[in-house]
Amino acid sequence: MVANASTPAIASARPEMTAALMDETGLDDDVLRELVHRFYDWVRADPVLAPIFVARITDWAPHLDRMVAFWSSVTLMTGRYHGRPVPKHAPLRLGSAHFDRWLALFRTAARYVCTPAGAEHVIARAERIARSLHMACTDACMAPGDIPVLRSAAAE
Ligand code: HEM
Repeated sequence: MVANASTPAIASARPEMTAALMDETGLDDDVLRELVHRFYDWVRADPVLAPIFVARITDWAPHLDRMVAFWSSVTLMTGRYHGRPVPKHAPLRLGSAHFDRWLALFRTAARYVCTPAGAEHVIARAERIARSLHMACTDACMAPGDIPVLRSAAAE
C-alpha cells in the first residue's frame, strides 16, 4: 500500500491526521523504531541513566515496543499507547540531572535519526512531557512536612 494523505501506512485511530503528520515530519513506524532503539542503546551505556534502568528493566524487547507505541501516539496521534507514565516514574526519585541527561541524549538521537522537521516535532514533545513528568515526580517525592504552610495576613 502506498501512503498518501488519507491512507497512512501504520495503524491509527485518526488515519487522516496521522497521514498529514507523517507527511509534514517524515516520521513513521520505521523511523520511530530506529529512534527508540538508538536512544536506549545510549541510555544503557550512560553512567547517570543506566543504573536506574538496569534496576527496573530486565526484558528490553517489550519496553522498546511500548516506547515505539508511545512515540507513535505522541508524534503521529495514532492512539497506540495506553499506559500511564507518571506512576511508573514517581517512585524513581528522578531529579534535574536525570531529566537534563535524558533530554540531551534524546535530542542527539532525534537529530541523528529523523529529518530536521521530524526532529523538531519529536524534541518539542519530549521537552514538554519531560517538564510535566519532572513536576509530577517532584510533587510525588515531597514529604507532607516539606509543603510550605501559607498563612493569610488575616490569620496572623
Ligand atoms: C529522567 C529520566 C528518565 C528515566 C531515568 C526514566 C526511566 C524509566 C524507567 C525505569 C521506566 C520503566 C518503568 C517500569 O516499567 O517500571 C520508564 C518507562 C517509561 N518512560 Fe521513562 N524515564 C525518564 C524520562 C522519561 C521521559 C522524559 C519520558 C517521555 C518523554 C518517558 C517516558 C516513559 C514511558 C512512556 C514509559 C513507559 C511507561 C509504561 O510502562 O507505560 N520517560 N522510564
